[in-house]
Amino acid sequence: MPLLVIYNPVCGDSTTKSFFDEHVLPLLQESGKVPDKVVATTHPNHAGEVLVEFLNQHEGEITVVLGSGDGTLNECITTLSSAAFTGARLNTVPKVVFVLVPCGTANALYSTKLPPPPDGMLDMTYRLQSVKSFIAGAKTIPLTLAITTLSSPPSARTRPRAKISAVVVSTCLHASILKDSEALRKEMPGLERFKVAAQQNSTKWYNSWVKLLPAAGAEAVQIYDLDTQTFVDHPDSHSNDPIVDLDGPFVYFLSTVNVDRLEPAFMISPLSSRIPPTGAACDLVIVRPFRSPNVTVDTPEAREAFVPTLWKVLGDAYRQGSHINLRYNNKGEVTTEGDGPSVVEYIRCGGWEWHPVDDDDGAHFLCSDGAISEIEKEGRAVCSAAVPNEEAGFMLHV
Ligand SMILES: Nc1ncnc2c1ncn2[C@@H]1O[C@H](COP(=O)(O)OP(=O)(O)OP(=O)(O)O)[C@@H](O)[C@H]1O
Repeated sequence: MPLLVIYNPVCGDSTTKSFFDEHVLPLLQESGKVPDKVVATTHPNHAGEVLVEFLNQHEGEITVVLGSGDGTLNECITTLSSAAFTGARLNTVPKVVFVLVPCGTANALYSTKLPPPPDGMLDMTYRLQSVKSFIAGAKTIPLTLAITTLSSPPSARTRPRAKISAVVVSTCLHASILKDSEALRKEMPGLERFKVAAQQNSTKWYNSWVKLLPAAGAEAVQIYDLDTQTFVDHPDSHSNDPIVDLDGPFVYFLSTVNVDRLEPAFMISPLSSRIPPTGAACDLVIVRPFRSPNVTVDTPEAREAFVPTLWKVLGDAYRQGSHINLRYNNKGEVTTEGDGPSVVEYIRCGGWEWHPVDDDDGAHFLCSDGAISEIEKEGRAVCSAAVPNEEAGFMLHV
């Protein structure tokens, strides 16, 4: 099978080239897996360009050893999803098997599918697991894609833009963090830049209307039930009218596919691996402050007072994803006892719609695997999950 090696020399702490020269490329050579081409990316989107060119030059399924973070993987998937192929591939959808070498800052997909050891040591052996699976001809898994369409207002009569993600689509705090953390990348190359950006955005609330749609083949939208610790039908989703409407304000609205975490220890959607979906589905993690018995108005004081609750949720996501079991007691305190309302709404659905309220500028940002887009005024974002068929699409060696 044709073998392409691509690595991004500037992702993570910029040590990818030396890791490939010292470990990955020698290991492939020793194992008789001789790459047809090795490319270090020189600019954003270069990985996707190289991949399309390689596919046009080779037939059949190809394998790509990719040294990067989630952003470069996303560029590959996004470029391939809209590429125009030539020759034998004209009008076909290729099948690409990825072998990941985690070199980025967060490596969400890698650390979900190949969880780090309990001691947290992300050493060479850990980083070479997907390569070793490839060499051994071991397991591959299909990747679910989230396709988000950003629509202009109906009056604009312009084509919607589509964004493809293999990890996360978000609005609210997470999108604000990703937007603002990019400006901090140079001065803080590690994960701390996300924490600084989180502090900067901690009192923001976001106004939007949301619709939740059931997964294909499911009768209803599913919601995590804290009492039984299982998914149950959402109380507002019925077989005759399965669509659930939610109103804001929202503080957190984040949807994942394939992953249960966004960093090795930040397990924001833990049920993705604890109760894996059977088909294409998004796991949605939502925090709406008005679920707290203490919050009845949206004022600067109420936003400030809600910050500790938000930090508790995000802090517990770092404790094996235990935020999903938090409840409010009747005083509005956050606890794991009793039978009060859940702090987090953890939803499993086929897709969702986000209709930001016009005058709320912050609600118009959308993050798709780290890339930020702006939803136009009177526009909306519609996301749905899809799994490609066996002959096409993206696989991952694990
Ligand atoms: N030679 C290059 N110079 C500048 N940017 C590049 C180059 N090659 C790739 N890029 C860009 O680097 C960006 C960051 O890469 P990537 O997302 O893979 O790593 P990361 O952000 O460190 O990790 P993660 O996404 O896991 O947090 C990508 O958006 C990609 O377009």
